[in-house]
Amino acid sequence: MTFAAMRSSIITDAVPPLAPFAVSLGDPAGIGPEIVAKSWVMREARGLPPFFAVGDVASLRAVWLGPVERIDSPEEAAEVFPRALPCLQVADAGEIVPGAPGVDGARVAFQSLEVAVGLARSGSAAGIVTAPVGKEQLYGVGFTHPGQTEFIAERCGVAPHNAVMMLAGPALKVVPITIHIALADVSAALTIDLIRARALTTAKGLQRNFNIGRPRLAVAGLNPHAGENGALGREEIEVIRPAIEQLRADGLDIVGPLAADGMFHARARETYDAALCMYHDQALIPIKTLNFDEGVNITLGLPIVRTSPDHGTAFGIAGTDSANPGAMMAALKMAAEAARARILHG
Ligand SMILES: NC(=O)C1=CN([C@@H]2O[C@H](COP(=O)(O)OP(=O)(O)OC[C@H]3O[C@@H](n4cnc5c(N)ncnc54)[C@H](O)[C@@H]3O)[C@@H](O)[C@H]2O)C=CC1
Ligand SMILES: NCC(=O)COP(=O)(O)O
Repeated sequence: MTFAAMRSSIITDAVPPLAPFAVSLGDPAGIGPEIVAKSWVMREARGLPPFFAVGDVASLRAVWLGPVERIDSPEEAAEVFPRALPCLQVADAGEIVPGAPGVDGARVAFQSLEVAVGLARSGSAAGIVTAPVGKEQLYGVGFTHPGQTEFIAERCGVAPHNAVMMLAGPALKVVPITIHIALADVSAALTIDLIRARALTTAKGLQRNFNIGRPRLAVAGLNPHAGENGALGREEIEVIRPAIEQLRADGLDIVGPLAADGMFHARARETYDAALCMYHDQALIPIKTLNFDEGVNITLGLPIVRTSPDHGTAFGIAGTDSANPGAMMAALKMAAEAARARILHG
């Protein structure tokens, strides 16, 4: 048994059974329903925690012939889970055509997210695992947040800068400091306060959810070669370095700004627990390259546990039975580990 497996089994044995997790099905025309159903099939083989789907039961039946049972309340989920995939019906998404997203489906995705968050907040679910939504589709039905991360944070009463998106896989953990904004807006959005808030939440989140006692953080620069002492950009000098110096004075184990192109190779990754990156793709390209089928999006800084697979709706393959459930299963496992770690360590 590896050390990680031993630690996980010690934690599992030491805490009472968790309530089932609420899994919002995301866009019904995406691969969410398929990967949730495939995860249920693998529940025993992969040691997944109990869970129930939240969405339109028809979206599961559109892509899967296995057993699904509609439930009326989360309390029914634990009893149903061993024999069928429980699904809390939220609304009717109309005609579901995998790969062809529409307005009704986006509305159900929105409502499913809202319901699932409410269940986690009330303690009726051990946490929330979100299947992918189509951002464009959600924006079209009045979703005003950049992503699910900010929506969930608001519902939990957490300010957006204190809710941290971390993408975590076996080889790497990354945090984008700025998230869903245009690349042209990144420089203006980077402030000392934002970097500090993200780094402090990241350090606390690594302790709370991953049992890492003294997390080591590495911070990327924004510009090529981390700005080359101002010759290739001044963000490192004016914003990133001062933020790091303040964080070090706060007691964090933190290095940077590092040249981003050289900080993700195997030897470099051994020197830190999480990499803080300045923009979305700087963080997500390395993690998705290394761990696409087991990468998890976990939101740090929330009073509830929230995870998600690292990928999107994959509309292009929806309904073809070719979606890999690996990242969804990893998200379920990580949610359970985080919930147990929180019970043990507060
Ligand atoms: N957490 C979320 O809700 C996320 C939602 N999205 C949304 O997803 C939509 C599509 O985004 P894309 O950039 O195309 O990313 P994507 O992750 O949906 O697809 C990228 C590529 O990976 C493949 N792929 C993704 N997941 C897979 C799986 N489980 N098994 C096999 N192949 C898989 C797709 O077929 C495609 O070739 C967008 O509307 C975006 O807003 C994107 C990322 C995360
Ligand atoms: N690219 C990551 C992503 O889109 C996830 O966003 P969120 O909806 O989980 O906030």
